[in-house]
Amino acid sequence: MSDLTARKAALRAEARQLRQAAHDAARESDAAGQACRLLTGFLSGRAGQAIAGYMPIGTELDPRPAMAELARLGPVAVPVVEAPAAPLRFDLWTPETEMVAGAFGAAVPARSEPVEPDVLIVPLLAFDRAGHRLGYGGGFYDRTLARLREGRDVFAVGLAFAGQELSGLGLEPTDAPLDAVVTEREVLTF
Ligand SMILES: Nc1nc2c(c(=O)[nH]1)N(C=O)[C@@H](CNc1ccc(C(=O)N[C@@H](CCC(=O)O)C(=O)O)cc1)CN2
Ligand SMILES: Nc1ncnc2c1ncn2[C@@H]1O[C@H](COP(=O)(O)OP(=O)(O)OP(=O)(O)O)[C@@H](O)[C@H]1O
Repeated sequence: MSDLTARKAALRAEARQLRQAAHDAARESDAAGQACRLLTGFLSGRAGQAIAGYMPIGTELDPRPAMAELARLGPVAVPVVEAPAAPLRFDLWTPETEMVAGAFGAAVPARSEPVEPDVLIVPLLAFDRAGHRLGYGGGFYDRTLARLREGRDVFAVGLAFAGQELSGLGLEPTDAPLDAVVTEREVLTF
């Protein structure tokens, strides 16, 4: 195992614990609801642009309240894994969309209506104050942002509990930078 792989594995283990603790604490505080309200306000200026959210897995912050609000203003989509090491596809989602279990633990729409997103709400294990993120290690969002940004400006906003902050995550040149991070406490822009 290279030093970098070992360092990322250690950071992921630490980040999972931080997210679990933040998620458990948030049951009492409505931190997820507050983060969603900040996110909705932050993105409402982009009404009409196509926005990709995500279906939460495990202890990820649940973005669906924000997605439901934003879906009243314009198209909202969710990610679908087409193949390992390939960019994600995004399929149209509304609160009424029929969902089925997807390959990686997240629900996906039963029927695919592909959407090219202008804005990505990105799940993460950890973020830092420079806009770097740590994911599960599949490189899906890195590849997806790299592909989408070849053609045009695509805005990536990480959504996380404030407790998911770590320092020094910018470790690899392929790590696609975030444009903003929204937590229950603040909106960071980079
Ligand atoms: N909600 C959500 N949807 C997503 C992603 C994500 O990170 N979160 N993805 C981003 O790439 C893609 C799916 N890729 C994934 C890659 C790895 C694991 C994974 O390692 N899962 C853990 C369990 C997670 C938990 O319960 O906390 C595992 O299987 O051990 C999950 C999704 C597309 N959809
Ligand atoms: N644009 C890219 N082209 C080719 N390989 C890439 C690209 N982006 C990332 N990778 C590779 O994918 C692997 C996993 O990347 P990384 O550890 O950054 O995933 P992650 O950002 O934590 O996970 P995810 O984006 O799925 O949530 C690494 O080996 C990385 O080199």
